[in-house]
Amino acid sequence: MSIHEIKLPFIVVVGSRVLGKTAGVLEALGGRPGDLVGIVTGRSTFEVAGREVAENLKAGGFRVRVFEAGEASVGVAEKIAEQVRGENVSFVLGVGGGRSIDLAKFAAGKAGARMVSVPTAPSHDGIASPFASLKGLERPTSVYATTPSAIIADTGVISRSPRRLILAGVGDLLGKFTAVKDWRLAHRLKGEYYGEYAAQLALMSAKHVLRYHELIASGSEEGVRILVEALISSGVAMCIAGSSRPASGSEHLFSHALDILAPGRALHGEQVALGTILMLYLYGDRRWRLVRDVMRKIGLPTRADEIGIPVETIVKALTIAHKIRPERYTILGENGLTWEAAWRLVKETGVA
Ligand SMILES: NC(=O)C1=CN([C@@H]2O[C@H](COP(=O)(O)OP(=O)(O)OC[C@H]3O[C@@H](n4cnc5c(N)ncnc54)[C@H](OP(=O)(O)O)[C@@H]3O)[C@@H](O)[C@H]2O)C=CC1
Ligand SMILES: O=C(CO)COP(=O)(O)O
Ligand SMILES: [Zn+2]
Repeated sequence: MSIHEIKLPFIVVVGSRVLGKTAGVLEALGGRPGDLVGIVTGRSTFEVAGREVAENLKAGGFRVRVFEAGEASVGVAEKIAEQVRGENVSFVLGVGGGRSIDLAKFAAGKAGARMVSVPTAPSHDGIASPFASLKGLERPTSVYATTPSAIIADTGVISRSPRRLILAGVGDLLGKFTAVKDWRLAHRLKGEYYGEYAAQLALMSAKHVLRYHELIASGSEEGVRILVEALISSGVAMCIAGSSRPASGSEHLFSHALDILAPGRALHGEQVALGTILMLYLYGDRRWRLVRDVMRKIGLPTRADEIGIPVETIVKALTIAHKIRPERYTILGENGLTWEAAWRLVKETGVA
């Protein structure tokens, strides 16, 4: 049997006003006063949480260096990694959305530093995953970076994030319905490794947000906590699987295709959720209507005009999605969808 090494986060702190625990968490991980800590953060997220984290670290005797999170590309991530290595940074903190966390993860992994994930929004399940989704390689891809040593999720900060980001997190998790179906399909048809435990764990996060969608969409701290825990749990499923397979299938390929054709128009989780309706329909899974209705109810876009992407672009994305990661077999098969099939699909699901 092949060796399968699973690395999980050591410390997970979830709750109100926990940013003030950052220095303590780093000490618990072996950090010492005087150590240099890198903080990868965006402009808004620095104001929302980065500044407080930096002040807490300085008060705890750590030295701090802030890196501005640019686009989530290999080029930007490599530059941060070079500085992290050159300046002997001990810990790299990703303070922000998925972009800041992915850049921090990649830089820490490359430079051999430890990484701590400090999400400011519940918009994606990369919070606990060991992978960084970066552009700028041949195709959009998940690069193994490093498992975050710790997660500090302040539910006060996160529940004040824009509603769109909260709904996007629900969307990213709904995607596990089709991601797990695709994984099983690839196992049966292509003999790909499949781990039932990781699959069930990912699936549970999708079922969980479906069940608690009203509470989550209320934006209350209680609802956001449920979402954050499910996002962390889906990330742990990726740690266990050793790939993003349990969390990323045809619905993610569709989202990656949209990132190429219409970059910056919609959030990752919004695109994934739309893809989930489409791929569930392709599977003949009647839950496509349930997922669509819940999305409509909470305010996730279910139509081309709502997501702000022309329907022709959505159809094009459906026809090229299978080429994004050909080694990852999904319901889209090896040849993908024809234009005719893609048009039929968007019409029958009400996307067009
Ligand atoms: N590695 C993995 O396993 C996974 C990775 N991903 C990746 O994550 C990314 C998507 O993450 P997402 O968070 O949607 O995108 P971003 O990180 O780009 O965040 C979207 C916007 O939200 C802002 N923001 C975040 N938190 C707050 C807040 N509390 N208040 C105000 N504004 C806020 C950000 O500000 P600012 O400009 O300051 O950053 C940014 O402008 C994609 O690149 C995707 O590929 C997604 C799932 C899994
Ligand atoms: O977004 C992800 C899981 O939600 C990661 O997916 P990818 O492996 O497709 O980049
Ligand atoms: Zn995702």
